[in-house]
Amino acid sequence: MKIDILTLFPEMFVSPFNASIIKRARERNLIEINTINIRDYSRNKHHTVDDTPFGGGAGMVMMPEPLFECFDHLKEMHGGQLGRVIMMCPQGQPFTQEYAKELAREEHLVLVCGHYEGIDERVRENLITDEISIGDYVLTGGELPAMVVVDAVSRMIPGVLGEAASAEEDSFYHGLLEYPHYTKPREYRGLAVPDILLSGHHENIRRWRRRQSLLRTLERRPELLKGVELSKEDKKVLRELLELLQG
Ligand SMILES: NC(=O)c1ccc(NC2CCCC2)nc1
Repeated sequence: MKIDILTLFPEMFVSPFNASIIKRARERNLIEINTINIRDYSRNKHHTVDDTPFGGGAGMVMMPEPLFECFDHLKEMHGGQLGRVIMMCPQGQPFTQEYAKELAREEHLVLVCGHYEGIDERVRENLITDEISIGDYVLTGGELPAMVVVDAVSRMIPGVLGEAASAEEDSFYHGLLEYPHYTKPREYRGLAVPDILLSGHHENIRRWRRRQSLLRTLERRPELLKGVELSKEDKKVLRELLELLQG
């Protein structure tokens, strides 16, 4: 997959994409990430990219010209046709694991990072195919949300995570919250690891983990349960847990 990120602050993306899973995926050519400085496409002599809002009001708005010019150049480089062009903004569709899985099936993504008070509406109306929000809060720019989207989407690309299982087990991959994790030592400051995990009995461990996921989801995010495919065993466990919780 190729990801082009349009931003006024390309330097923000250097370290997040040069570490851990994303770094390894780039080295293995599973993903290619390019940052493009929107300012390079400003045609006026001062290279301005923002101006005061028509109709008054505080702050500055990003001008349409640099983004349209940049978009034309990207289209040229991709044989005249671009795929998904995603703008990060609080008004966008909530970003979810399902959305990440869908985007991971694309060959090419363009992420547009706004700054200041926002981007001229003519950009949204004419260049953007998807608007995505990573949560109901306002950030200084679209850069941090873009990093979140790149991370979550990259993990869904075959081969990036190595053992396919870890993508499978990602909590939101099955719609449930993840079970608790433990590692060495078996006891630390008097705090022990649940015996079941030391038993080597894989079926019992699977059951325990599923029960823990169901319990956590029931306690913390019960609304997620309606989107999950529940087995007969799951429903039995949930009935028991409900009795326990309702006491
Ligand atoms: N919740 C979010 O995903 C989000 C995205 C962008 C943003 N700020 C940007 C939007 C245009 C100018 C600043 N704030 C929040």
